[in-house]
Amino acid sequence: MTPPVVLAVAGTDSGGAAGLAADLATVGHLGCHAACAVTAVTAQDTTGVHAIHAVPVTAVAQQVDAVVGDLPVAVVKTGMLGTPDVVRLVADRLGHLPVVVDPVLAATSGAALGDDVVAAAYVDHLLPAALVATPNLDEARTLAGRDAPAPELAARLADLGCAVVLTGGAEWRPGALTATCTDWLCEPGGTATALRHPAVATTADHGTGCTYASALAARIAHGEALADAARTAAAYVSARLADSSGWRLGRGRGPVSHLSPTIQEEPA
Ligand SMILES: Nc1ncnc2c1ncn2[C@@H]1O[C@H](COP(=O)(O)OP(=O)(O)OP(=O)(O)O)[C@@H](O)[C@H]1O
Ligand SMILES: Cc1ncc(COP(=O)(O)O)c(N)n1
Repeated sequence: MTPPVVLAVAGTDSGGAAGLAADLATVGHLGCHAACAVTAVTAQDTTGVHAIHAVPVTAVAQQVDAVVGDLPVAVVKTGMLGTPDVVRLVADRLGHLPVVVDPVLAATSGAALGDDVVAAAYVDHLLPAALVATPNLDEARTLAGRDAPAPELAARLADLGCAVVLTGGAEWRPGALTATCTDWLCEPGGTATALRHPAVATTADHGTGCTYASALAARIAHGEALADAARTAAAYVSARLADSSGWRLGRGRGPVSHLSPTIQEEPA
């Protein structure tokens, strides 16, 4: 059967954990064809981001036009967009399609991948045109322009016109052997509901947010309703985190697994 097409508009991570590496692997694993438009090239590894080279907005536009002029894009997924011009470009040229926006403003390592002007462009242009946004707590605070409990932040951002899944990392209590992750889902005009799942104990979590948003985009491209797609995406990420939890790669926070689940199951 011909697979649905997901267009990932995002930056590269030379370490192969986050950005387009995560997007293309995840979308493919979940049964969609992944097309891509590169917005930035980063020199990055498990310890941090060492350099960022923005792709000129005209080159991003050419990639987007080539893809949508030829392929039946079902869903767009955005990651690091990097500049306000690229944020506006995505809203203008792709806003008529279902867009899953991961409003990437910082890396796990703390490095800035988008400044306040980029955040303002998300609020003014892309979030009102998006189907769903997947900020983490820090990104939600920046986009909302204030601090508040996670469900309130999710509702405030949803008032911009898109659904929101505010993703939460694992909350480990001292001495506890288990922990829970809580994501908050809110539709425009609604109140946030908690989506909870068990946390995986791991330090190999670089790329988790990109993997989550890509899995969400792939499930939506298959026609799954948003709340179901959010649960499926979280389950997918948990399985990937469990897969890489024993890995020892790099000197920093290691990559979440992007190995093909199918190939791994074959005998050695
Ligand atoms: N340790 C964990 N175990 C299971 N699920 C997790 C864990 N950490 C995060 N998740 C889940 O992964 C998804 C992405 O959330 P997260 O908050 O990590 O995004 P993020 O901060 O944008 O990630 P990144 O820092 O990679 O950009 C959410 O569904 C979240 O609940
Ligand atoms: C190119 C690119 N895009 C997105 C992220 C965010 O992912 P993470 O928060 O896991 O570092 C990243 N580090 N690099």
